[in-house]
Amino acid sequence: MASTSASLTLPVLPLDDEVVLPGMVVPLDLKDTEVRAAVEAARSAARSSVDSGKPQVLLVPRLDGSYAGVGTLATVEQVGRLADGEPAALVRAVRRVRIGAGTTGPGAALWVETTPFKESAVAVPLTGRSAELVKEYKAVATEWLRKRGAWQIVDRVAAIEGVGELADNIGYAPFVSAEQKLKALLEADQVARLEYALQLMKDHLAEEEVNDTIRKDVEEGVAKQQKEFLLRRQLEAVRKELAELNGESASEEDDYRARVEAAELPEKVREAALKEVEKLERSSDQSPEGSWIRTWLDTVLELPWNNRSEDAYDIAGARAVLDADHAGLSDVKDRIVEYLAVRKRRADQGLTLIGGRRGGAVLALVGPPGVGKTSLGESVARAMGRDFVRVALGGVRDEAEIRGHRRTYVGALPGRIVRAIKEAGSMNPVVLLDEIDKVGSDYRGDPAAALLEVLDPAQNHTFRDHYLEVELDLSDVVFLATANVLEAIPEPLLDRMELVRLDGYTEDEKVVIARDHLLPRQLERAGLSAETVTVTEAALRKLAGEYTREAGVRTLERSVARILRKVAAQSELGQRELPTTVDTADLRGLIGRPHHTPEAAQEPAERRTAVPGVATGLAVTGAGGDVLYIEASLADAETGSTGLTLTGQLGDVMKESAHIALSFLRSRGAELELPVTGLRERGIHLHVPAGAVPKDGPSAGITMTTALASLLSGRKVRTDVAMTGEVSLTGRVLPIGGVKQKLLAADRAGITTVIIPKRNEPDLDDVPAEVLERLTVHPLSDVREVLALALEPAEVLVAGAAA
Ligand SMILES: Nc1ncnc2c1ncn2[C@@H]1O[C@H](COP(=O)(O)OP(=O)(O)OP(=O)(O)O)[C@@H](O)[C@H]1O
Repeated sequence: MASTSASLTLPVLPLDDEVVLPGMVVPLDLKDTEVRAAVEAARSAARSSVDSGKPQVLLVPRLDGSYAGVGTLATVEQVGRLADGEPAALVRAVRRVRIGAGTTGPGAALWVETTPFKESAVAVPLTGRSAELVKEYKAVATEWLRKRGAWQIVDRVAAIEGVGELADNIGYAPFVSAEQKLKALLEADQVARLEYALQLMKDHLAEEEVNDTIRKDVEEGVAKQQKEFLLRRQLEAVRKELAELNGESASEEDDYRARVEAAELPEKVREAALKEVEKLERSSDQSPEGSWIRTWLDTVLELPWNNRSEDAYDIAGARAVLDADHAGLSDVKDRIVEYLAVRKRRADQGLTLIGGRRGGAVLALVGPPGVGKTSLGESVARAMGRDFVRVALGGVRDEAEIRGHRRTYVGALPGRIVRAIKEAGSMNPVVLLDEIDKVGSDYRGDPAAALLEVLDPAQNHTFRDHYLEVELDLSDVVFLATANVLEAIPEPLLDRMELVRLDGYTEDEKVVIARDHLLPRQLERAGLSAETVTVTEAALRKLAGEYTREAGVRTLERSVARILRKVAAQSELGQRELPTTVDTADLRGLIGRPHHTPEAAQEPAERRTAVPGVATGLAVTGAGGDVLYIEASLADAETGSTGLTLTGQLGDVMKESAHIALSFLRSRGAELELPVTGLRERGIHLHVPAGAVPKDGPSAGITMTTALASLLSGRKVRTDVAMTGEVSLTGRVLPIGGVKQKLLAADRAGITTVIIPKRNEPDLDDVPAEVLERLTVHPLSDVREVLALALEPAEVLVAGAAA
């Protein structure tokens, strides 16, 4: 009955959804009736058997209720109780058997006949493929067992030698399903079975690996988040503590979300700001991005989004303010008042835009330094009841200065316009664009183009600063501009401006300004008062006329300040008793000798035009009108040079004037009884002193002609005469600009006779009457008349001068 080769009759022990492969030792639950019946039947059969072998059962897998055709013959090793007292039997699966027909036997069990299961070979030789498989399976199985810490089992698996036995070992693997085990049970070819087992093992390991990495990733991610959270909390605590140590409440400052929510920002700006706050909260505290965002948020929060000054002025009141701040300048004030009146009317009618493209939305004050352009701007703000800011544009070459840097730049800042609004503290201040004629442009872009956008009423209600990136409404800002030189203002900007000229002051005007404005201000600064110190009008006049020579009053103001400082020092040192009076005679003792003596007041030998070949011209420079001397000389005949040499940094137009003057004298000199032969044979040198200052323009034409004629004729030019005018080849005197400034300059220099082009006669209306009273003005149209008037009579010819 116990033969291995012959057929056997065995009690069936059905295994529900379980497969036991040969070689496995498994415990079975004896409370299960089928199990108990089979075990008891086997035991009673064994007892009655002659060869006292162990009781044998047939383990038959029953998957989904149906029996497999192959089972395992198992020996019952032990029957007893488990640690928890449950009855159990330990069985050892021995080999595969094929199940045959049912039969009868002892006990309640079902008995079947079995036949041997044909394995491909009883022992597969370990060569080639099978040896490799064995090696690989053992390696893979070891790896898996090691990972689970099952070290004892590792050795056991290593000791298995047979191919089939090794394959059956897969039966222990918890990850192998009953179906897969059944497949292994049914496989007759041992090599194929081992291949199958290896495959199952490998698939599982691969799956585990993927699961591992996923788990690890998840675990790591969670750990990092937790760590960051904890660190942040700690950092916050440290910061708070530090702040408390320093006695500040820094945490509130840092709570940008709360600050943005509390600030009254326009909707769009609030959205943009909250977006940045979110970014900030996500970024780490030390990251550079975090600090950029904070700076940006600070800028946005500091802008006076909802702050506007009410325009509660009336025009008469505005005029009163302008009058109180500045003496004279009545036509300038008229223009400003007109501008304000128009602005007010339009605002009252709900029209926000002032002027059109050519209407001049911007008032530009043009004139030499120190005539009060900046302070007029301040007065306009005061008159309108608005805040005032000055934006210095001198030397600005970078477009980003106006419009800001993009935020990606290190150290990016908003542009000057945004900074000005911030500084002003309201959204509708008076912004003075100072020195708009000094903006340059180079590879960094064109600041003038950015200014255009700022000044253009059609565009400036949505001004976009590169840094700020949110729109700013500049349409209610009052822009004023100042410039020294009209010609230097970029053309497109000029197009949008309404020009107001300030040409400089006469001596009388300066005295009034000094008396009513400069003196009181400087007295206060020096800690003195009108009661203690009196400066006489005569002293002020001398200061204006002999100590300063300027179109404006800046140096005059400085001189007054110097005098008052000296007086204050003297009184402190006990050298002067207060109250005191400063008169003309005191000036020399206080601030030294005068720097400018009028030409007319100088000794004849000191005068510049004391020799033939020097003529007095009039010019307009960035500093106002000025007197300039043109000198001519003839080169020695022997040097052989016959050309015209020009020095004194003359511009192209001025050089052409010199050539025209020379050509005129060459062709017409004979008519004027000039010895023109000298002109042909000898080189001529024309120089305009103050050689370092660049000069240009055609208005020195008649002066050059006069200097040359004087040189040739040997007749000196009259000391009291100055002139201005362009000359043509035929000797006509053509009109020029800047008559008022030039006449004021001539007056300052002590000149009494001035020659101007006939066609400039209407300009005399602008010249203050008191100046015209002192000057004799000759409007002439022909250069021959000029020469007749300017050159001294021939009798005073200096011997040999014309040689
Ligand atoms: N008409 C005036 N009445 C009273 N004060 C005046 C007058 N003109 C100028 N001032 C004073 O002269 C000083 C210089 O004027 P301000 O600085 O405005 O000159 P500016 O024309 O702007 O010069 P710059 O072109 O150099 O900027 C100021 O203190 C100003 O108050």
